[in-house]
Amino acid sequence: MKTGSVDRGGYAITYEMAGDGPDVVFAHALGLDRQIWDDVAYHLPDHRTIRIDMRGHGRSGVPDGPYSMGGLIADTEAVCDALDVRDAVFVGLSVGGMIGQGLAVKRLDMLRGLVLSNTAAKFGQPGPWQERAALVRKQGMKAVADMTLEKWFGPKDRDGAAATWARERLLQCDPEGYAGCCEAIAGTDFYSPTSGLRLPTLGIAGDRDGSTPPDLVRETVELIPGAEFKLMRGSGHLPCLDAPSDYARLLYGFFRTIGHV
Ligand SMILES: O=C(O)CC1=CCC(=O)O1
Repeated sequence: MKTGSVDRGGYAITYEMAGDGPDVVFAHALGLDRQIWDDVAYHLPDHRTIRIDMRGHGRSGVPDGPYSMGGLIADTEAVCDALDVRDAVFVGLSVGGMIGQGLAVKRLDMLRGLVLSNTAAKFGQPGPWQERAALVRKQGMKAVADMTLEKWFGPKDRDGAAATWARERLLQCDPEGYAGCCEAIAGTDFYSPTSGLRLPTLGIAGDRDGSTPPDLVRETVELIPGAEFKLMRGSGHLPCLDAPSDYARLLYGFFRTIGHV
């Protein structure tokens, strides 16, 4: 396993890389970090897994916001170029799935397949994202933790081990990094560019996900002709934490269908 970083002129983007074999690149959700993928990557020992900390998150640098989605995509592209990523499957969850859609539009040469997990082409209207950014800048991450956990896990599961871990990470997130990414989400509508994508795609949703409900994920992946859709029963917004081995099995099934093994 190797941890490294790529200088982006004023801040660095950190990644962790493990294994050997076809490339799989992972992008995480808002307020969390690359470690949401650790258990899934453990189940993929015959692939080179690259887990990236988004700008403002985890061990990556925290430039002042607002950020743009184009900037988050360029950070990811820079890491992939530095590691000579080729023919990869990109697995993006939530805002990580937006980054995946944008990267596929920009750098189809880099990708062999796309996994759009618990994500959307557009996350609602800009106003609530701008308000959320202002709230965390003023009051810190505590101001959004309960509301977020409730949507991610639902009332029944919000005290379980996965939710407890996610809460800790969320509270540790830098408010400026979180707010900057909220502003990037506010300005993003990928319906049109994603409709133009032509590459093997798998959509994954959780039937208990209150942030990106199954119908929203399905609507997004159906923009891409031939995309598959899988529903994980009993999972919320973060199935990679709720059920990592089932999640890795879905990925592996997709890899097999596209010869990425
Ligand atoms: O935090 C949320 O409400 C859900 C979400 C949207 C983008 C993301 O990464 O998480």
